Amino acid sequence: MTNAVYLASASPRRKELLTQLGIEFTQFSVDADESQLPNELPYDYVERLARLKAQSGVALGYTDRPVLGSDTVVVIDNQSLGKPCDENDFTHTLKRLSGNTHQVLTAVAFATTDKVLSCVVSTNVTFKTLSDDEIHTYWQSGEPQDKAGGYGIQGLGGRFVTHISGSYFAVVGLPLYETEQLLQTFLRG
Ligand SMILES: Cc1cn([C@H]2C[C@H](O)[C@@H](COP(=O)(O)OP(=O)(O)OP(=O)(O)O)O2)c(=O)[nH]c1=O
Repeated sequence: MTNAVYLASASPRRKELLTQLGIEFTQFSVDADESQLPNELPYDYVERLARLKAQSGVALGYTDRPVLGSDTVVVIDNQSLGKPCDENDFTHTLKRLSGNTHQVLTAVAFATTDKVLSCVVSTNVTFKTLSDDEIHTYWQSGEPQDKAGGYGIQGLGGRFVTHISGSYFAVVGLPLYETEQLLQTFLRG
C-alpha cells in the first residue's frame, strides 16, 4: 500500500491542509448523521464522527487505500458547539466565547475494510471580549456559517484570538503532525 489516501470530506480547509502534508489523495464527501447522542461527551462525539465519516467512505466502496475522516467541535462548559444554525444561535455562541477560553476538539480517523484507527487533538483558544457590533458585523461577513463554533481562526475571526495553546492546524480542521503520525501507525499496523 502506498502513502496515498482518500479524504472523506467536503471541507476545502481539510483539502488544503492535507495538501500541505504532501500526501497524495482523492477527495469525496460522505453524508453522515452528525447528531450527538444523549449524554455523549464531546471527546467521544467528535471521535465517533471522524470514525463514522472514514467508515462511510469505506462502505461507499473506497477500499483500496485508507480513508481519512475528520470532525471538529468547539467545546465550552462541556457542551459541544457545531456550526451555527442561524444568527441567533451564532450570537449566543459568540457571547459565550467572548472573553473566555474554550477548547477546539478535532478528531482524525483512518479506516479500511478491516481496521480503523483514530485520535483526538484538543487546543485551547482564548477570545478577547467582543462587542454586540463586532458580533453582528462578523455574521454579515458570511464567514461563520460553515464553521464549528461560528468562527474561523484562519480568517476574519483570527482577530478575536488573544491566545492559543495547542495545534493551530487542528483548529482549522486537520492537525498536521498528528495526522501524519496516525497514518504511519495505521500503515505499519
Ligand atoms: C473553529 C474553527 C472551525 N473551522 C471549521 C473546520 C471544519 O471544516 C468545520 C467544522 O465542521 P466539520 O463538521 O468538522 O467539517 P465540515 O462539515 O467542514 O467538513 P466534512 O464533515 O465534510 O469533513 O469548521 C475552521 O475552519 N476554523 C476554525 O477556526
